[in-house]
Amino acid sequence: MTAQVIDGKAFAATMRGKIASHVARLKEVHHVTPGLAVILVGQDPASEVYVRNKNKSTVEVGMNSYEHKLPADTSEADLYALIDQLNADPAVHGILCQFPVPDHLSERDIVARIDPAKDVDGLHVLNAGLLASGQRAMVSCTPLGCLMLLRDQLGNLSGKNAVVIGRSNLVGKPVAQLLLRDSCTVTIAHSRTANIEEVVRGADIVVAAVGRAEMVKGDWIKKGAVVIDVGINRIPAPERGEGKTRLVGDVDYASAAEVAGAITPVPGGVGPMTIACLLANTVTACCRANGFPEPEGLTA
Ligand SMILES: NC(=O)C1=CN([C@@H]2O[C@H](COP(=O)(O)OP(=O)(O)OC[C@H]3O[C@@H](n4cnc5c(N)ncnc54)[C@H](OP(=O)(O)O)[C@@H]3O)[C@@H](O)[C@H]2O)C=CC1
Ligand SMILES: Nc1nc(=O)c2c([nH]1)NC[C@@H]1CN(c3ccc(C(=O)N[C@@H](CCC(=O)O)C(=O)O)cc3)C=[N+]21
Repeated sequence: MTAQVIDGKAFAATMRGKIASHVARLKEVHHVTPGLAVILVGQDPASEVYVRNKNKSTVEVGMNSYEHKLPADTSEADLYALIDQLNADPAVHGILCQFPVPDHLSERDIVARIDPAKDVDGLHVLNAGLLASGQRAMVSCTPLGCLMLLRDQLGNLSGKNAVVIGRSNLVGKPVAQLLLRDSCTVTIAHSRTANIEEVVRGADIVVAAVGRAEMVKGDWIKKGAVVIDVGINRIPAPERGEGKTRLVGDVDYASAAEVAGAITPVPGGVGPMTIACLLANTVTACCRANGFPEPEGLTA
């Protein structure tokens, strides 16, 4: 069996098209342009690539993009002053601070400083709590993207056995919450999980968000399962020339694709969905801030 490839890149492109028409309507009818502010502290090369992609996509769908690049030695006070200013700015509907940040700054405190209504990353405790208690929240972009791909693939998720590998606040936990809300039977595996391969073998749905290149092997996967690979790992690729690298996921794609029913590739799977969902969350935040009806099909 060779798995169907879940084309996140194409799905995300369709989504960006829908977002662009929502944005055009907001401009035409209400004279409001959704705005996204992205903060980058320091010069992590990977983060710079993501931030550049985010800005490009934001502008392409007709929204305003505000990029704030701060030096690595930015003080907590200066960063908070910027966040306070963005919180108060009516032209800014979404705020994202790219992680990781330098060690002298606290991710938890940064997130707490962002107005929950503008927290398009869904990381504020208020949004995490709303999601966990089944209420309307801002949902983290990557988990939202995973859910959309799964619903598109399977239709109804009710009663499926789902195993989420990873328990971060950014990915693992909110993915598990969303799957639970769709009535999956959810298991969260992590670095202390005993017999993880056995646990994963019971899954109709596997979501891997570990950060370990190609850890999940084909013989961990139940025949026909749907595999969502969140991992983004850069590994050496000497076959492409000296010093070259390539991106791989947390799943060993070649062996998993032989048993899975469907699988997301890396790149071209979850990554582009994350960016599309970030734009979607910004439109949603803009509509909520202004009391406009919620855009359809952009939230889960
Ligand atoms: N495609 C996209 O858009 C995005 C991709 N990513 C990628 O997804 C991956 C995960 O990101 P993130 O959640 O932020 O990472 P974190 O490092 O915050 O979390 C990783 C999780 O994996 C678990 N883990 C680590 N080693 C093992 C192991 N050997 N067996 C089982 N579980 C293990 C950890 O367990 P424990 O808690 O016990 O330590 C932890 O819960 C990364 O590759 C990241 O680059 C992230 C965000 C967006
Ligand atoms: N506050 C915060 N929120 C995040 O959501 C967040 C973050 N910090 N820090 C880093 C991770 C990682 N992340 C990705 C986004 C897009 C791609 C993406 O577009 N990937 C493309 C390929 C990109 C490439 O070629 O490098 C793909 O998979 O096809 C990947 C990873 C968001 N993250």
